Amino acid sequence: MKNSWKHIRTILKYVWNSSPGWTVLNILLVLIRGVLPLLLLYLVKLLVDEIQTIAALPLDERDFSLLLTVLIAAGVIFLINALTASLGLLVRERQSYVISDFFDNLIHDKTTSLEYGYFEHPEYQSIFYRALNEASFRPSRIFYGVLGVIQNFITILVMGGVLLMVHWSVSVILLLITLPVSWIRLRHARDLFRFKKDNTLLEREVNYYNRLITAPEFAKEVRAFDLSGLFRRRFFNRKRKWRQTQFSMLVNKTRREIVVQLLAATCFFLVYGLIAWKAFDGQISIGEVVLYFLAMQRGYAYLQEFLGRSSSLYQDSLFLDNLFEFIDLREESKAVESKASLSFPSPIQSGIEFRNTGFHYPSNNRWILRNLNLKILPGETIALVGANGTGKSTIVKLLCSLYQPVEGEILVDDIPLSKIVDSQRVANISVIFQDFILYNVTARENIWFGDAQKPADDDLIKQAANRAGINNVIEGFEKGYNTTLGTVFEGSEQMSPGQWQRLALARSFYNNSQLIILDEPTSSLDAFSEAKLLKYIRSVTENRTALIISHRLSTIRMADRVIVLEGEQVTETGSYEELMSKNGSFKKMVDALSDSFI
Ligand SMILES: Nc1ncnc2c1ncn2[C@@H]1O[C@H](COP(=O)(O)OP(=O)(O)OP(=O)(O)O)[C@@H](O)[C@H]1O
Repeated sequence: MKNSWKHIRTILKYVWNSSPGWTVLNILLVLIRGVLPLLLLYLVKLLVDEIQTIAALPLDERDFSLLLTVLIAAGVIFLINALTASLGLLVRERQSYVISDFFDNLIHDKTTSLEYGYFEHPEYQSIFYRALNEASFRPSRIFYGVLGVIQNFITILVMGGVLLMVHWSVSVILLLITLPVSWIRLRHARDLFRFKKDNTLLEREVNYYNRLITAPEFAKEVRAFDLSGLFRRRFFNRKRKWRQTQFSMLVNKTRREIVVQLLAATCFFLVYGLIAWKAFDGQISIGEVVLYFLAMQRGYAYLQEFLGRSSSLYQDSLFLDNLFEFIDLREESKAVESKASLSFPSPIQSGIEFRNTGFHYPSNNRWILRNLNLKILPGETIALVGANGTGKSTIVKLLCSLYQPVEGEILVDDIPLSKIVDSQRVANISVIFQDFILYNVTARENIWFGDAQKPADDDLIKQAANRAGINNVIEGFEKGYNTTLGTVFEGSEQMSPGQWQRLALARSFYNNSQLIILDEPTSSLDAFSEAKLLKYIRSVTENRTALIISHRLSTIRMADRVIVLEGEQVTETGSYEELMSKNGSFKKMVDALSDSFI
């Protein structure tokens, strides 16, 4: 509850600070719309009383001027009601943009500043999932929920005043019969929140199978293996389980509400009886009977609406907890970055070194690297080899500071990598990951993203594309470098995996970084393209330090030095020829496997 208020206050404060004018207008509309129902009821009472008075007079003595005034006033109020409703919608839409922008920014800020490790952790993926699910609509709903509750509250207050005139107990009864309903709804809101929080994994599974069935990136394989039936069954089984619990919660809530509504109907019956008795007794006019009846009926309806809105507001604020849970995630990188104040050595003098480095992923304590010692000299081209799962890509992640070593250090010219400011590190280390991104933007932008901090340089873009052997493909498209690539947008050109890989390489060549890291850069290339590309890679890495991870012998042969990774450590290092003459594990790997892959 305490958190709920905190979240509601945060939103209201932001809305007020960002658009005070629109907020004042919104509040004004709420106040007007809050009292309008009472004015309308009062006019109905006047109307009935006046018609009754006129009807009792002889025809020639009848004066319709008051009746006309009341009718005009009713028309004006009706008009104000309609106009304020339309204007309210407009103002709401305008303010919802402000709220949505605020939370989009908050989420984008957080997502981009979080440690990369969070993205590979299932528990945090559930937090992301919950937060992103709520962010799109809850904050705006909270703001309008608050306004709605205020509007209802004003109406109820004035209606309550009218009902006090019948008897003081009427307002109290009305309030008492609505309290159990509100308790039932608040309880349901809390239970639903708990259920959803405890079952995020199940909900994510439902969505995962839905994506496997519907998302384009899975369509090929799902058809090839005919998996759609299996995935649909899994989707529906989980969805059914999910729905059953939610539905049984709803059934319980409805059962309780029915009991309470029966109680409310009995009270209504008694109050209507009291009003009728007062009319027969001559204590109130027919107009007042109409007024009280309507006030009773509308008052109860507004009270229900008020409680419904209050419980929705409570529910929204509970769910907003998910968003704030995400926003409050600790930002390790910020802490590291705040200590990072050094520049990247330029040019690198003594090299990049892993010194007694140890690392395991945060999700478990299984060491991937332990007491790792390796040094990459400036200008060297290193081939990092090892069996699957020995930690080669993990070394790349550490070099990109996506993770920090658990033990030991990574040094650039004896400066710890963690002490080098982010922007300097990014400018000096360019990397193409094994699972690089296929950006569905133009070919030009695809390459420019390699150094997007500077304006795009078309000559350099073309040069990088040439070196990666993709220039001819791009120029073959009708719109050349302005061709949108991929399959997402209309008018795009799709390329083969090997062509995408060369484009990704062009991206890494575009950046004039000192260290270039290529994680399996030729895995999708045919032998002919690979041979050609290796020449280009050689020329690109000539004056740079390069770390290339590969299972292909042709790529490994090109390196100045080969480093073999095995059992958490470096076991062999030397030129290709040196290692082959050593008869160690590298030679065994080469001999045991085919003539082109290790
Ligand atoms: N996010 C992660 N969380 C936990 N363990 C991970 C994570 N990523 C990788 N691993 C584990 O770390 C080990 C090393 O993985 P890595 O991807 O570095 O291997 P690799 O040598 O690059 O393999 P390959 O040759 O197949 O690309 C593997 O056993 C893998 O299971």
